[in-house]
Amino acid sequence: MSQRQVVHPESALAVALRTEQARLTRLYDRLDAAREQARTAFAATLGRSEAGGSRQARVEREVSAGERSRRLAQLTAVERGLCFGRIDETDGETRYIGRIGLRDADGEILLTDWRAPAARPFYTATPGDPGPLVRRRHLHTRDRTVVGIDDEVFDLDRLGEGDRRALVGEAALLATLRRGRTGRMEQVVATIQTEQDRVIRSGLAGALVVHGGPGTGKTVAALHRAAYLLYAHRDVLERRGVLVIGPNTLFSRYIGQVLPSLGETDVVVATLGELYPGVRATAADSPAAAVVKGDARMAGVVAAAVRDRQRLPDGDLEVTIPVRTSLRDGVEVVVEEMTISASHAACAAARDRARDSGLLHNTARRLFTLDVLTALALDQAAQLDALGALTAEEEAELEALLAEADAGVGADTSGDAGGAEDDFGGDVPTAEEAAEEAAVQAAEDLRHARRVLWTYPAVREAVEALWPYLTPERLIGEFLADPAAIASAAPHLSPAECAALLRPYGAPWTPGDVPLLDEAAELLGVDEVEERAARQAEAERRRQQEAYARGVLEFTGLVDSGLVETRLVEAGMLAERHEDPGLGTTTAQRAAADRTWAYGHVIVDEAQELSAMAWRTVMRRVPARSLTVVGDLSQTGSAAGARSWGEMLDPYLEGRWREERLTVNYRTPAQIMAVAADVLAAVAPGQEPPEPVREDGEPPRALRLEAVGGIAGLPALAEAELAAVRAGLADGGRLAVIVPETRYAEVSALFPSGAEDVLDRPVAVLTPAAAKGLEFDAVLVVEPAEILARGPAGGRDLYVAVTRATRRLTVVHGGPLPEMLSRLAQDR
Ligand SMILES: Nc1ncnc2c1ncn2[C@@H]1O[C@H](COP(=O)(O)OP(=O)(O)OP(=O)(O)O)[C@@H](O)[C@H]1O
Repeated sequence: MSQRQVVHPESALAVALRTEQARLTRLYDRLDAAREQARTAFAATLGRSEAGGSRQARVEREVSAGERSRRLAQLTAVERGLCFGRIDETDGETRYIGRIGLRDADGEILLTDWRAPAARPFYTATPGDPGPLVRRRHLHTRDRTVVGIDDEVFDLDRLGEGDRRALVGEAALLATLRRGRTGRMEQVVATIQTEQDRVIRSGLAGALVVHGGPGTGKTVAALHRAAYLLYAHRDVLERRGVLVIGPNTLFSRYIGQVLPSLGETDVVVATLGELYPGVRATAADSPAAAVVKGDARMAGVVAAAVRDRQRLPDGDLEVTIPVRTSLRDGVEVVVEEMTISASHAACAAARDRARDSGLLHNTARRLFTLDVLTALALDQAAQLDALGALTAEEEAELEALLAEADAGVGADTSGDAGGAEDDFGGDVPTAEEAAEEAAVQAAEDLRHARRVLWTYPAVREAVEALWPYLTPERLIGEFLADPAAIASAAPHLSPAECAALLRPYGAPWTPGDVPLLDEAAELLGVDEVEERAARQAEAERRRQQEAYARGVLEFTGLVDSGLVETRLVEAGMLAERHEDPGLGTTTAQRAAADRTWAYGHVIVDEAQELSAMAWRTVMRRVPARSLTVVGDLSQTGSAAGARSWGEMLDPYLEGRWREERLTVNYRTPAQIMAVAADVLAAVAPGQEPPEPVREDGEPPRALRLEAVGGIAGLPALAEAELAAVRAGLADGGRLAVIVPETRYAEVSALFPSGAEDVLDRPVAVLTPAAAKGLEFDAVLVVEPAEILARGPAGGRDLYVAVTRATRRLTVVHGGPLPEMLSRLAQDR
């Protein structure tokens, strides 16, 4: 393939560099001008941002401030590698390809966005099928300077027919791959390969499953696809947003830089543990708990847990309420009480009516409460009537007195609009009118009685105990802490499975809890009144905080500085947003805060890790079923994860999903991949490992633990490995020590841990699960036999561990080296 590279004579290269530098300078000038414009516009928005004003004005201000700050962020993020390519077409057209599109003052296109259809040949042209291209040029830049050029001239006559597995821009690709790792995903937009391009530009509608082995660029393709879809379908996706789900927070940070650098700032990146707003899953489940919580049967268990909270009293419901109170020394004391009751049958009827209403638990609760209060109020009235009942003579006397009074001044002073025209005219109401009036009065009395009853804590507690207002957090938190509740709601689970679910109330949430919370939220619904009260309390708290902050700033005199003023305006906007979530925050912000948000597209990376319950949660976020599912079944580490795509997806997609496969490994050099292939053959016979494109790197090796001084010797070994790998790199250079979960605490304690993010450290100690999706220049895999000991998932963990290195792989073992790693021993 080297004949495709054109070696420029010195002078020709110099000329080409000069030409491209002139173009690049022009592009950066244009970028600077665009930034300046955006900055001025943003400052102008802030200038007129006095907090307050009409809602309409606030919405407009928010929207334009949001748009302008986004534009500014986008223009800032594309600084590095703004332009990376050029194509020359057969019709004489020349285009420069870059992270965003730019035009000059006259509207002429200076730079074509990499996502535009016109840029596509840059990614798809191969020697066998160059399309409209005569030449593709990769521009290598450092800061704002062109430092190198790679040209491919598509001259079919010079290429043999066999040269089919063509890499796109091979020289540029290999140069990118050979760079040291920085802990952030490398910028690969310049060297996207044809099979990846197919994934990236696949249509928006429907579900696309992308599978491929480790290092095949699945994450790369998924992220570029997010950016591409937002570009190509902005109309739909700007409103509904795109959600990218990754396996862990490390991974989210790892990819966090990529989308802004591709010109996108409006994507929600979350782990499954973050999909439920307001909850952060910070703990991990045991494998046994993960399996049970991830089982699709848990949907039924959560439904049963909700029904179990709709209870009946053992016999009749009895509540003691005050009848008479008196003030003594300024304190109200109860001087007389009575016990009222609602019969068991009345409670059962109330429960049936509420359940049959089709309303969700928290809204059906109103019906139930009303019916039970009615029963209590009727009982109270009956008891009071009985207390005040008149003897026959007293009744006759009273009647006579009333008749006399009616004949005199007129009895009806109720002012009922539906009654006789002259209320004071002394007309005696007809029997029907009297009955109607009595009914109206009775209903009013009942309402009043219920209202009064509801003010008694004892009544509230009694009714609440039967049908409580439940947040998902309360339901699931209490459920998982209560063996009796688990046994009742999950009779079909084995005792061991029930035991795996159990944990203390208030224990931190796990990713496996999130689908349960989500399920519960679907069944519980929200009671607007309760929600509004909570929101108002929060808004009040913020107002007080802001007033306090303002007071402090004024007191210290800092408020005169423009910076502080800007901050205050922003603080004011933030407070307003909290009070009025409809204000113009970005789509991503609104979507991330709203559990019921329907995204326009969802991308799931490392999708093999999702349990059946997790898929239910994901599918709720994307009712249109427009999604990209990216993963590798041979890396499934979660015991609750996927064994086949059909098993997970068919319940929602009924087989209607299309597939793309990525086959080339860009990360792991061939020698390391040969070891990984042995592991794969042992743990997943019949599965094909991807084909490595890199031939460089050191032979992988195995070392005995004693030879390096035991576990305590790992830091020195890591230091030496890091030094070795850095010797061959211009910059960067990072190492991971991948240890079995059981060794994590022991090993990580040996390594200094500063305040910085684990990804910013030169050496990261990780479990295989945490290493998923990441890559390092050098990797130490510690005690592979212990990793394997986790059962079938252990084998896949080991496969993940040995495929993280881009240069050096060293396996350190105390016990015998597992058979599947025997190639390492031979290579030594
Ligand atoms: N077209 C490309 N040009 C340059 N580098 C690439 C390209 N495709 C992939 N890479 C690089 O290869 C490495 C692996 O890519 P990525 O992490 O996307 O793989 P993956 O399939 O998600 O792997 P895994 O399954 O192990 O998580 C990354 O360093 C990535 O930058």
